Amino acid sequence: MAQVAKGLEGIIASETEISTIIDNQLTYAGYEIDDLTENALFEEVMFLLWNLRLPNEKELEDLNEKLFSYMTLNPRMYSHFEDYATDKVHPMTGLRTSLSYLAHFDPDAEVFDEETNYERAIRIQAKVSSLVAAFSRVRNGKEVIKPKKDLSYAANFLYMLRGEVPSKVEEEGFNKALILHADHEFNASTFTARVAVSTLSDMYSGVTAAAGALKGPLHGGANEQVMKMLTEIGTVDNTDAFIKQKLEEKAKIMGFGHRVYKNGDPRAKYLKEMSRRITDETGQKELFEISCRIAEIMKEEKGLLPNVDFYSATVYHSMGIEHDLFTPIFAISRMSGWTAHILEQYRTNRIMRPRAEYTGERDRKYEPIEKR
Ligand SMILES: CC(=O)SCCNC(=O)CCNC(=O)[C@H](O)C(C)(C)COP(=O)(O)OP(=O)(O)OC[C@H]1O[C@@H](n2cnc3c(N)ncnc32)[C@H](O)[C@@H]1OP(=O)(O)O
Ligand SMILES: O=C([O-])CC(=O)C(=O)O
Repeated sequence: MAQVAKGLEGIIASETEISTIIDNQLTYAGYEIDDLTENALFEEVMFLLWNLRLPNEKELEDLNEKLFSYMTLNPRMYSHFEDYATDKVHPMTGLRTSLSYLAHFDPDAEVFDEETNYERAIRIQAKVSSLVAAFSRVRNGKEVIKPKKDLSYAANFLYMLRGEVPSKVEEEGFNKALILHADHEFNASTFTARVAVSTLSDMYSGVTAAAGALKGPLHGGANEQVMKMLTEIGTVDNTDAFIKQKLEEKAKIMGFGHRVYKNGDPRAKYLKEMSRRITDETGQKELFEISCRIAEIMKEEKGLLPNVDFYSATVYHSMGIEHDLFTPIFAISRMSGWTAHILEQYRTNRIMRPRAEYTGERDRKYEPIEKR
């Protein structure tokens, strides 16, 4: 019997130059995430992931121009949002549909040369934030807000979502969150994107498949579940009993554990500090205290540490963002990684087609239906 790597653990499925984890530190094209989080704009990180180098001033200016010009959506998308609202679909379900629908409005949808694919990555990155913001506004009966020129990508999303230009502090915090979530080697959604386009299918197919994979609670969907858990717990005093009960039931505690990081997720420290600050500023200190108590219990009981999804939940909540938008926001950031990996897959492609160890029945013969 062949050795089966359940969940593909430890399997090196392909090569990549985009990101990796070295000594528990996440790096994008050789830059440590700490360096980028403290210094960069998310727009620079997008460029870095796509080009494997940082942009110069002119290149960044050009990228900003393009992002802004592509942010406006075809109004036919809006009627879609009304349907999502009527059908009460989860925003991740809506986003998955919309990412596929974006292809209808791409004049070069069936052109696949490198230059057009690169342009398409910018186009999709620009539109994904407008999609999430517009869907939220439509379902809340508010008018859709067009992007504002000269706002950063982070500020423009918050502006389109809430109708007010965010404060500098909020913009900086959100920019950091976008950088921290941008890429992560062969995580499940990125790998899904690469598998989809390894058939030489188009970029819209890749990102739609990736969004479907991100939605699951074992991956990007965990951030919304974290907030659900914190809301259910309600007070610090309830925390121990709640978590211990869940662990006795062998339930997974959302926001903890990781396939690769066994000594802690290097992104979590930034989100923890942001969570501490913002919950304090918005008078929601207890949410942070509950989070810290859960982290203590999980470390003591299971030796597990928070991952990127744990503290991001309280950060987004304290920014007044609806809980079911947390995973779509993750998708806005991860779009940069998905599209970078899709471009890399095209450059180095071989169709992804592993084998399976067959454990089913053998040597059966067809029986006529009346004999079964
Ligand atoms: C952006 C991201 O995708 S980050 C991850 C977001 N997902 C979550 O936060 C969901 C909760 N976490 C998990 O489900 C897992 O830790 C994953 C999916 C992240 C990683 O899964 P795997 O690498 O397959 O780890 P696996 O599930 O085998 O866990 C190993 C052991 O730790 C336990 N464990 C892992 N995570 C948790 C958790 N969050 N709560 C309780 N126990 C856990 C498992 O039950 C298992 O115990 P066992 O050996 O007694 O059966
Ligand atoms: O890498 C993973 O398995 C999950 C993760 O942390 C991410 O996608 O950011």
